Amino acid sequence: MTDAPAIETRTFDTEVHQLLKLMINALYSNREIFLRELISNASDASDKLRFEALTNDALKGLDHDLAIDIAFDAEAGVLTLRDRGIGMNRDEVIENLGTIARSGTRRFLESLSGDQQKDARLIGQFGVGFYAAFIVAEKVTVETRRADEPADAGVRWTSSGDGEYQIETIDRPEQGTTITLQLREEHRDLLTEWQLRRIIKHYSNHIAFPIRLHKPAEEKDGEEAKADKDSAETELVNASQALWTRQKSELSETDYTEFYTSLTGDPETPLSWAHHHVEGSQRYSLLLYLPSSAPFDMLINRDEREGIKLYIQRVFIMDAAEQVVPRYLRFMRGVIDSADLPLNISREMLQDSPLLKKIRATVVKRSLNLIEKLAEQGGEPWQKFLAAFGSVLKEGVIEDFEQRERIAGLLRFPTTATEGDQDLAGLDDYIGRMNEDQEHIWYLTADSLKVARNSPHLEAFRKHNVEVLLLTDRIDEWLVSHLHEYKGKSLKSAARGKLELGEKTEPDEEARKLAGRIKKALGERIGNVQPSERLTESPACVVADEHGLSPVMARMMRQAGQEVPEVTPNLEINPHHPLLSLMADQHDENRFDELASLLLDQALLAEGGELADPAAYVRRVNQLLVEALGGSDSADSVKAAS
Ligand SMILES: Nc1ncnc2c1ncn2[C@@H]1O[C@H](COP(=O)(O)OP(=O)(O)OP(=O)(O)O)[C@@H](O)[C@H]1O
Repeated sequence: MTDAPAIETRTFDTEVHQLLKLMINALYSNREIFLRELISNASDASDKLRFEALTNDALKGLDHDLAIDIAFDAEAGVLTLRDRGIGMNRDEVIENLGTIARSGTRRFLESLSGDQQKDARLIGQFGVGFYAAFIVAEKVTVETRRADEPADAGVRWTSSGDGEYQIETIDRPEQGTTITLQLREEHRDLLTEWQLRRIIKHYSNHIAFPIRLHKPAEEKDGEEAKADKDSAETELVNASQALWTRQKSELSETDYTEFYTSLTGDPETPLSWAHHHVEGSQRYSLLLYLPSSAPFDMLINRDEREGIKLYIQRVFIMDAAEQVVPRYLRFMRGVIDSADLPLNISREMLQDSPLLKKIRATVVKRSLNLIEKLAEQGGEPWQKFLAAFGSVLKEGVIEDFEQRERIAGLLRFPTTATEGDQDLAGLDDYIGRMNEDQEHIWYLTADSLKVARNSPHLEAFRKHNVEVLLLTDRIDEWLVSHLHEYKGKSLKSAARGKLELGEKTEPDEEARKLAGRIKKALGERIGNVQPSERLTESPACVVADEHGLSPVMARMMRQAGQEVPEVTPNLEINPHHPLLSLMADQHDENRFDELASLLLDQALLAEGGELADPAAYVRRVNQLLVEALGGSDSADSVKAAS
């Protein structure tokens, strides 16, 4: 026991203060979630006791008959929740109920926008934990004792949520935690059996410990109540059995969706799920869910995976998402319950466990099965999946060599044969539409779909009726640098190297000479200049080397703050374009140089690139405009004005 003063007053961390204020405002209309949060904490505390009892002799025997008891007194406006879980000692109370202990909560606070409606949705999805009690309560009292400490090491914590709390040491014979809420007047309507039963069933039906609602003696009928005021009855409200251990045939769709919500806090229905009991040399149960929208932090927290809970013989051990799902499946949620892993397994041991490796392989297989099934069914759920997780799944092509082709088959892209950005095609669709003599799967990367669709690189493809995938996701450049082949067809960029479409025509001498002049005019700014086989309408386009860094990739790397060597693109010209014909007749070399610069700048702009000297480009265009509009001593006047 510590020598603490009888009652000590302490202040909350400023962040707690901020969270409390925000939450009470934002969640006013969603007040019922406070009970879900408190029940979830009680359940976690009971899980922890079971887990610690495996190795701590002082706790043996205390891990039986764990239950969560809820009682209320409508007249006094009081609601109590009691668990027989692990409890907290004084330091833990200060740490857990006076600061923001979880880094996730801090990050969450930082991500709030200030827009009350949006924030309320986020807060609801995130789960605000213990502090949710203050949505409905004007005063909260927590009495707790850590299960392995003596009866006189109990702690009482009291606060009105207004910036400070009181803490004192008390005697508490029973282990675990009792939370007493003094409800604000306007929330006392929650204090009826009917309301509480409804809320518990709605949010916490699948908590694996019994939740007992104590009926106040006064609510019984007339005489009987008077005679027996003290003996309150209790009612078991929830299903209270670990859902994943039950047989599929016993479970309804509602059971699965409700369990998903109690597991994740996500109020939306999951897209689909898979439930298996694996028998044989190793036995385990597996329940996997595919959510319908991305949790707010999924894309930021690439490396902190959570959401697959590992149980061993129904004892919660840890969140094992990092061990059982690869990064590209980090949106999967669920539970694994193994009958064969040792109960005292540590995180490190788990990492190397061959048993867990097998489970991981099954999780990957089953998750991809779920996604494939969704793809086959198509429609809105599949569209939702693609919108939420399509980009994340692409990481799989890069990271998981074994499943590369399978994952690639699930990806969808806009193409030149589809319209808008919702109409997407898979690689199998593409192959099904390939021309008879077509060898490659063609793609074009660009910063946006609009730039891609208008790219001069597509002109020849249109002419020869060859479909091109339009890749505009940030990750697509990496994707194609790993996916060289799909089902025996190689992937090839429409904007790189030589193009072999249709019959090859040798460029004439004139065209070669013109290309040579342009190269001379542009000097170091450009690699090769060649007559093009790609262009039918545009005068010129830039082309990357077959194996060099593409301009899109170079731009992305630069935006990410990486050092990127200067990429000098090649230029292809369309000798049949009137501009090029006129240039060929231009004998004033200065003027020719200016036109060559314009040609290059236009080609760069057309593929979404940036100009090294935009002001020079504008000056040249203005000069031409003045001439075209019949201005007199054009060149000089424009030069003077700019
Ligand atoms: N009934 C309880 N018994 C024991 N410890 C508790 C109890 N309630 C809360 N705690 C402790 O307080 C901490 C903070 O609780 P809070 O609900 O704010 O966040 P959390 O439970 O960690 O996160 P989440 O709500 O997302 O599960 C918990 O991690 C736990 O250590």
